[in-house]
Amino acid sequence: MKASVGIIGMGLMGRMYAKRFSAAGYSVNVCDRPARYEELNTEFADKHNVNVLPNGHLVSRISDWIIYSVEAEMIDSVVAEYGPSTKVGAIVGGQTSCKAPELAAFEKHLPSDVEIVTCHSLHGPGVDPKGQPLVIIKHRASQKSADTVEQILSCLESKVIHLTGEEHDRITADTQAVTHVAFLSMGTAWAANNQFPWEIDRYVGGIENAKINITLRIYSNKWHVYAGLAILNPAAKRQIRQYAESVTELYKLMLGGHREELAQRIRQAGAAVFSKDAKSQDLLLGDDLLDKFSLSKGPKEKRPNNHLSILAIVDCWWKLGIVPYSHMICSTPLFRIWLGVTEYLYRNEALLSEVIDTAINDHSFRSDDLEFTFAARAWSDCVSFGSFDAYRDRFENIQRYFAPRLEDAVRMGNEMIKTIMENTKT
Ligand SMILES: NC(=O)C1=CN([C@@H]2O[C@H](COP(=O)(O)OP(=O)(O)OC[C@H]3O[C@@H](n4cnc5c(N)ncnc54)[C@H](OP(=O)(O)O)[C@@H]3O)[C@@H](O)[C@H]2O)C=CC1
Ligand SMILES: O=C(O)C(=O)Cc1ccc(O)cc1
Repeated sequence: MKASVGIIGMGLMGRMYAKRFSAAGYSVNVCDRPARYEELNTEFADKHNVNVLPNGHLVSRISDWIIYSVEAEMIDSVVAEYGPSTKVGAIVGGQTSCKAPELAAFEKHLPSDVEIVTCHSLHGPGVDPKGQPLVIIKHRASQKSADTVEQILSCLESKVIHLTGEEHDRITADTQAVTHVAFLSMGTAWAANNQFPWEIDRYVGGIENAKINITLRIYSNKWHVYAGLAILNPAAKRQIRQYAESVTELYKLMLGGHREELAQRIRQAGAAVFSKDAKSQDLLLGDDLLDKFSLSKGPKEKRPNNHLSILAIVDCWWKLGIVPYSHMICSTPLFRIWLGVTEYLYRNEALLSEVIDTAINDHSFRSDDLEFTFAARAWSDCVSFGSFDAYRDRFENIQRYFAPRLEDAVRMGNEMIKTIMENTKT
């Protein structure tokens, strides 16, 4: 008989899993908060195999593998409440993006006869899971139980990676938390300067389209997803702080007109990260491929940019000794695009020289870069202080600013991601 799956938290990811598992013939027991029982029951009334229950106790006592798919910030309290009701001998896992607090909650609150096999789909709920990375962590379980979980998850057709919780968090601090801070900071800077970048002449061309579409894609999502994976990840604070320091130091070199020092630092970082030995993944995403994904209405002429945000990520990887290619196993679509445009810039000597010239001679990006520098440091402080309220406040303010264009941007971003996935080996 097929194992039954329990899902606690029927938000975007929980629903995506419930639909896929039930379509694959598993019986799925689900719940959200008790107040949503009636609504959820009506919504899934005609879905065979999906059994809506009023709360997590009832899901836990009858399911063979229970997945907690709730906000990362709440994992401890939700597991504390429902964990003790877990069926004897069942397996428990979660979908939260950061595993340290999730595994700590399982160890603290689950009875000792319960096994722990957890997972993380490295993509958002709107992306087809087929071929996307899926991390499986066998934390406290027999091989037979780990195989059961892997068998259930195989209906997603994702690319399975086996890691420990600690390995997962260290890699995703880079592929997710630092990547997001770069884009969160771009959005913060544009909002602070009261501009929509697709409406002005400075942000024209494929790389700019990628920056704009990814930034708006992030701001179209729920704040807690980004807050949780940055604030709760033990490895993220240091990496994000380094990104903010790299931004600040490079910007000061630009302001001071220190061409030689700037060029030397950029090239040294580039040589370390994109060394001849570094195995390129054929990601290379240049202006040509990305040109058509613009939110702008009219044709505009491309202008050189100093790409401070991109220079800073390479500087950050160099300072931390990170080889981004080795993180491809935990790459999200956003990370692959980010690495793709970065690689494109650093493997194109003419473009890199243009970037250095622009950084020293062209002052038209100075006020955007000033705001970007403030923003990177402010996001870093916010993550370091561990303040969910401050994070939410900052995030939702900017989300409101971009609200009128988020729908268009998500549509454009989906098309962009689809084209890129078809054009790059992943
Ligand atoms: N969205 C994404 O792109 C991805 C998210 N993740 C992770 O997956 C998890 C879920 O994310 P996502 O689905 O996007 O978030 P959602 O906010 O859409 O879903 C979380 C759901 O859990 C509910 N919930 C909270 N407390 C309880 C409880 N005590 N009992 C039952 N349900 C509860 C929430 O209710 P309420 O809203 O009222 O709090 C909400 O409906 C998060 O940890 C996230 O970090 C992982 C991969 C991708
Ligand atoms: O691709 C990204 O970085 C996203 O923004 C979507 C996302 C968010 C959280 C996850 O744990 C996994 C994927």
